[in-house]
Amino acid sequence: MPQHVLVGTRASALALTQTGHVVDALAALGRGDLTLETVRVRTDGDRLTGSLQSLGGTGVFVAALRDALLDGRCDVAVHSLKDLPTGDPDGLVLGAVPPREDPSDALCARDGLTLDRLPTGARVGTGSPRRAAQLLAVRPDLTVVDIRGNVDTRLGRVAGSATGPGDLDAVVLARAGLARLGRLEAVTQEFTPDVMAPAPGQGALAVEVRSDLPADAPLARALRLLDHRPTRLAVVAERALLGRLEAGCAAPIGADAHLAGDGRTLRLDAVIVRPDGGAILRRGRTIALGADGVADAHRLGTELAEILLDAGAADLAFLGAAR
Ligand SMILES: NCc1[nH]cc(CCC(=O)O)c1CC(=O)O
Repeated sequence: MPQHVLVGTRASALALTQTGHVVDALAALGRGDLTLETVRVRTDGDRLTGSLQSLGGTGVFVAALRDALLDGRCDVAVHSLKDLPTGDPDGLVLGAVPPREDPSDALCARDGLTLDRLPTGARVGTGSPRRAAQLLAVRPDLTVVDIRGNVDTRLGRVAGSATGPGDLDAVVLARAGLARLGRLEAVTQEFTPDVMAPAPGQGALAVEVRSDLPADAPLARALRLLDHRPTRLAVVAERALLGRLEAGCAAPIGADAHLAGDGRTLRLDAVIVRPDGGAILRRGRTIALGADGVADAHRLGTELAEILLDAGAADLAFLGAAR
């Protein structure tokens, strides 16, 4: 008998697409030993309409899926990795981190405009303090408008869109989400990390399972094959940085890690921006990877966070909290 596995997902178009990729990959890797069924879980983040900040950040998207996993309504939960709060929840483990998409942010503007061509005072939509601060660092004249909603709703707010009110000149979205939804045609500029550093974990998926999953179960074997070591090491470093800074996904912090030196070293670059964009702190660090790469990646993130704290990161973050 093949192992039958319930895969929990949010019901947004992006979540369903992401979960579809994971289900297909697990089915292929499990060969005949796994059958998979998708289960939709409604989260507070989908149900309530206040600003993301007022709901307590993107953790609201994750909590309901984790509850479903813990009480057995599903056996696997697929999340956008950047939405996971730092810190490991009791009873759950990160079973696999599949290969990452391009983590960059993208501008989707009316009339093909780029950031430097938007008119003075242009209205740009984002719910992310990290994106807002980095936009204002380059273009202090812009009016940043707090928006949320799924990718289609946000794209519909750009002037000239056929599907929405068109009250904004542009929005900023993760390129990865647009790619997965087949909406890359809306992108008018892809940001390099020196202009807009992505959120820790952006572009990666997290496949969570209960920690008591037996190592010899077909699901456990398929997860080990799905796991992509370069992506896992990068996101462990990025999230360890965020954890040491005691910050969440709403913090104006960008981080970008990648393997270098033929996979023997890990490089982490991080940016902390004052929420008004008026001050930026950038630091980077590279380490050699030893026998336990995950532990090394974690140490890299923690050490770079400490370098940033020594350079005054808490003052920038405090200004954010005081705003
Ligand atoms: N917070 C919402 C969210 N979570 C993950 C993605 C995009 C896909 C990804 O980063 O993997 C998005 C939308 C966005 O930021 O544009």
